[in-house]
Amino acid sequence: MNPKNNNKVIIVSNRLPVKIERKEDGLVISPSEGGLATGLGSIYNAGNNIWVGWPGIIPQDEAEKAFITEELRALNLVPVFLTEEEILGYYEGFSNEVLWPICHYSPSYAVYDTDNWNTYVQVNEKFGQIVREYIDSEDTVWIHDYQLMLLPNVLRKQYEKLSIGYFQHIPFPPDEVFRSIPWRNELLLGILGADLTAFHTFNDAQHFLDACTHILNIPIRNNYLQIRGRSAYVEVYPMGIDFDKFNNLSKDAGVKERALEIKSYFKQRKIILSIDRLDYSKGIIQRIVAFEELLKNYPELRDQVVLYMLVVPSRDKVKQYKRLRDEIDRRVGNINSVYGSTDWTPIAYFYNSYPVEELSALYVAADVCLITSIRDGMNLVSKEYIASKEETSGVLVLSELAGASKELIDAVHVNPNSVDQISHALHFALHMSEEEKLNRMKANFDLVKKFNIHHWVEIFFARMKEIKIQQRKEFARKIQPENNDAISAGYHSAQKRIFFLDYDGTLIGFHNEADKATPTEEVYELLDTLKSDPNNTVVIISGRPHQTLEKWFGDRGYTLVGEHGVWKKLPGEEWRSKSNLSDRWKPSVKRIMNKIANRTAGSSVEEKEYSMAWHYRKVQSGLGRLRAQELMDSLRYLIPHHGLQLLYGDKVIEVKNSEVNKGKAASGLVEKLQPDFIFAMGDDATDEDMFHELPAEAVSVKVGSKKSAAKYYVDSQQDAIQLLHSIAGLVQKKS
Ligand SMILES: Nc1ncnc2c1ncn2[C@@H]1O[C@H](COP(=O)(O)OP(=O)(O)O[C@H]2O[C@H](CO)[C@@H](O)[C@H](O)[C@H]2O)[C@@H](O)[C@H]1O
Ligand SMILES: O=P(O)(O)OC[C@H](O)CO
Repeated sequence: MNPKNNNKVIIVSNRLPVKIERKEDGLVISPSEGGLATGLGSIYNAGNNIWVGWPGIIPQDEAEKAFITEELRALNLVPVFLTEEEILGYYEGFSNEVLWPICHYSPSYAVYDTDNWNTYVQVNEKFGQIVREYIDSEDTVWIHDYQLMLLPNVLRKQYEKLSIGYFQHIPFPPDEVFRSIPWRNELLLGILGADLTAFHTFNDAQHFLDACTHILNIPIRNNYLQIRGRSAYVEVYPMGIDFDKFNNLSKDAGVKERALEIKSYFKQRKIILSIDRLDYSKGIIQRIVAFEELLKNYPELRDQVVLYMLVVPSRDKVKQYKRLRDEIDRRVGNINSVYGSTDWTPIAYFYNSYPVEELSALYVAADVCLITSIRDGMNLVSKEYIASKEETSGVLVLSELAGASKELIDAVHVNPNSVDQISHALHFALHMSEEEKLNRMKANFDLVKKFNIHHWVEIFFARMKEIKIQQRKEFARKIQPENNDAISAGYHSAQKRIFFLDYDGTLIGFHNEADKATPTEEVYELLDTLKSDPNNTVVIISGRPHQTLEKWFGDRGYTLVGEHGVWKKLPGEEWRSKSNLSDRWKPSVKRIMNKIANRTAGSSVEEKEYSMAWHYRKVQSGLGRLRAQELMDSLRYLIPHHGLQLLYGDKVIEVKNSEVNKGKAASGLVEKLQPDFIFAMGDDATDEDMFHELPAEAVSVKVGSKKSAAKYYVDSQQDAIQLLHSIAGLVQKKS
């Protein structure tokens, strides 16, 4: 394993895909059977690829640590050792007492503790430190699950262009539930360090995007958003299982024999099977209650069915899990004592981890597989059951609140919060005709076969590659030091220069109150420096009313262009407006805008001489976008009749005469002054007219990496100011 080797894949997850157990004769390392481990096995075992994660054991001493590290190295695995304190705060505390309940829509189970949060931050950093020892900038890092939400950004801070993917195996809740976490901003920004973030279902992805826009206030565009000049994509990749493994096992002679043994042990009674980790999200209690309901409502089924309930031990140090275990014991005991007989135990309950061959035999033997999750990212058991039923019949009863229900639409769906529905569904499944069982199973079977774990891995990596190519194209437009040199050369060789500078979003950042976005001393100084060279013309070109520009810049000797070009003022002259513009359309547009403003708190209508704008910067996010859409739909029919243009800017909808725009205004000045160096910078849709119309040799710069006709871009408004500083530096050098 060569730590730094180009183009490798680094998988990172909380747990490594192996189990390490301390037995009497020493440590035993064996591969884990988990779906993820099998699916990614072909990747981390290849070439210099590696998998970084917690080995699940605390070494007794340095010698044991070294031994584990060496043993794992041979398997392409890199351990992140955690102390007892770290396990408590990061894993049991923050991951499983905050993120798990919140992401499973159970905020009442969340326990917020700042120390646990701090440990979560530290451990994510610790993972980052270890991953860094192996990273080369051409590598792809694929981070898995909620325990490592901060890691994408921990790595991004150091590696701007590294390919980073994040997959969340558990659900992502609606943004208002996620907002309950005091550190939600840090968590969202942590994930957004990834280039591709994926979830099992459309709802999860949508909730995550909503959280980014409603909590972080980052605008979203379909399935991606821009963060610090980088496009981050959010997509849906439902995870599959190792289909061949489960399908082949179900046809294995040993497994089939074991399945017959299980059947005969239960005296050919119908077997309802459930398999899950001990977890309140799996709806184990609901399932037990529903099974009792079945026995109550359909007494003829007593002695005819068995609920085979296998629960794998999990997180038993966390309070809720301990309680759940006791509750299961109590309820199972009750039912078995009330309904059971010497010959029949209604619920066969096992709290244990089984080898995959035994799971397979259970899938083959089971007449019904019952999944009652009250929330589940996907639920692999449901897919494993389907893959095991090619030769035997069975029915899958599946909670509609498990991600798998979005794909396995031919299962019998139930709402797990209704014990009636579950018990009726069980009755229905137990009496289903063979033909219906086959038809339902066949449709699900084909889907599980095609969308298997290998397919999942393939499409995820293919998408990562596409995104990198896309980002490279975007990065190529970002201003680099060598562009600065070219700008400097162009500047020095020119005799007459003109600078077109947009105001809001370019010279000044956005403010909730438009009037408060006043020019800073820094901006005045910059503009004055630029203007101090008599060969330079500084033009402030803005959508703002000319009165505002007059108030802020009237006496400073710049050229001013207001209302996108309706108004113009040359240094030392008076304001002049374009003649022959009609404003007859304004009353109708104003009426429509006022109507929307009246029912949208926080929005306002701005009337200028030849344009009208509806601002919604202070409207609750989501609602603002919805009303903007509604407003545009209402305005659309007026546009062609009056020769108007509809502009959708940053939290503003503006209507103006179409013959006026910044492009025409800028071209007019270029024609008049005949400069041999043109610089133009702006951030929104109205500046695009200017980028389009200026001559090809103009240096045009967009603020933000959105699609643009500008030659270059800078990431942010702060970077725009930095760029102006470097140009102002050229002036000082000259004088
Ligand atoms: N007693 C037992 N002995 C041995 N093996 C047992 C066992 N009980 C269960 N298993 C195995 O453990 C796995 C459990 O996977 P699940 O998807 O059902 O849930 P889990 O919550 O662990 O996974 C999280 O990740 C997966 C994958 O993304 C999501 O489907 C899920 O929603 C999310 O919570 C299955 O492969 C199953 O065979
Ligand atoms: O046992 P845990 O806590 O590592 O959880 C395993 C689950 O698959 C988490 O998604």
